[in-house]
Amino acid sequence: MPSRTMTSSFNEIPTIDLSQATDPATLPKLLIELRYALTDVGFLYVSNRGVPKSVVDGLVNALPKLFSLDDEVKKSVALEKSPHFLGYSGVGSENTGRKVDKREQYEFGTELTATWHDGLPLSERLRGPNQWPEFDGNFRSVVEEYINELSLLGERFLDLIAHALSLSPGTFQPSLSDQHRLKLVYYPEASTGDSENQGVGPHKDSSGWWTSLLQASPPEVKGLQVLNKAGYWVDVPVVPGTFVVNTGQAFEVVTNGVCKATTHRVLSGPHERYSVPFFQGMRRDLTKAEATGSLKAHFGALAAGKESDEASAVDSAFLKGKYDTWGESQLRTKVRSHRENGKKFYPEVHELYINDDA
Ligand SMILES: O=C(O)CCC(=O)C(=O)O
Ligand SMILES: [Fe+2]
Repeated sequence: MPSRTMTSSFNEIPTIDLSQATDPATLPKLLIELRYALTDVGFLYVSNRGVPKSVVDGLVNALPKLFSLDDEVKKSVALEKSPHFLGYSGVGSENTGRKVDKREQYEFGTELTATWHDGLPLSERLRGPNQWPEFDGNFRSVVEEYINELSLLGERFLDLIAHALSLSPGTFQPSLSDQHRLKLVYYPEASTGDSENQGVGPHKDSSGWWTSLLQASPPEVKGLQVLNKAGYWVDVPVVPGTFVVNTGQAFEVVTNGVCKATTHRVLSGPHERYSVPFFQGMRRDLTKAEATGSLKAHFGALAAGKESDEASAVDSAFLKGKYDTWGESQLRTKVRSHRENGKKFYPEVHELYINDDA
C-alpha cells in the first residue's frame, strides 16, 4: 500500500453499492470507494446489501409491537436476570460517558449455551442463551433469521474490506467470535423543554469488528450523528434500503489506527425512533499484541490520521491497551453500561471497571 497521510475531514457519509463487488467491471471502483470510507470516514452506507427484504421487513414490523408490550412481559426477560447481558432494559438503566441514555432495548445474541465455570476468564460468561419474550409466535425465528443473515453479510464484508486494504481474503476471519450481538432499540421522543436529549452518548463501538445498523424509522426521523475529524457532528440521515456500517474499536486496533472507530451518538428529538445495531463479534481471547502483531508491518507503513480531541477523549480501553484481551474490555464496557447487572454478576471486577476511566 502506498504511504499516505490523512488530513481531510468529511461532511457526509459515503455509500458503497455491494452489488458492484460481484462484477469485475465495477469492483476496482468499489474498492477505491471502500478504502476511502474505511480510512477517512469510518462510517458508510451499504446499499444492495444482499439480505432478503422479507428478513429486514419482518424485524422492522415487529418493533412497535415489541416495545408496546406490557411491563410485565418486558420484565419477564429483563437484562438484570442475565449474566450474559441479554434481555430487556428500560429507559434510564444504561449509561454512556457517565450520563444516562434515554432508550429502551432488547439485546440478543447468537444463540449459545452458557459454558462458563470457575477458572475460565470472566468474559466467557458473556456467552449464553437469549431470553425470548412471550410475543407473536414468529418473533424468535424473525430475530434468528436476521442474526443469521447479518452474520453471513459480516463475513462477506470482512473479505471485501481485506481486499480494499490490499490484504488476502480470509485475513480477518480467524479473529471472529462465536457470538455476535444484536440490539433492538427504541428512543422515545424528547419531551418539550427537555434539556437532556442523550439517546445514546458519544462512543466508539466496543462490541467488535463492525456494526451494521438498520435505521428502522422513516427518513424524517433524525437522531444519529458522527463526529468528523474537525470535531463537528455530521447527521447520518435514514436512507431506506441501506445499512449504516461503522468500524468498531477492535478494527482500529488491528489496523494500527489506520481505520479509526468513529465516534457517534444519538440525540432524541420530536419523533420516537427505532434502530437495530448488529455487532459483529471478535474472539474474546484475542490479545492486543496478537491483534496488532501480524499486520503491524502492513499498517505501520501508513500514517494513522488525526481525530478530534473530543474523539480521543472517548472511553476506549482496548485501544489504549489497558486490558489484555478483547473479552475483558468487552466485559468492562458491559459492566459500565449496565452497572446494576455488573454489580450483581461480576462483583469481583465491578468496582475496578466502573472507576477505571480509559
Ligand atoms: O441507534 C442508533 O442509531 C445507533 C446506536 C448505537 O450507536 C449503538 O447502540 O452503539
Ligand atoms: Fe454505536
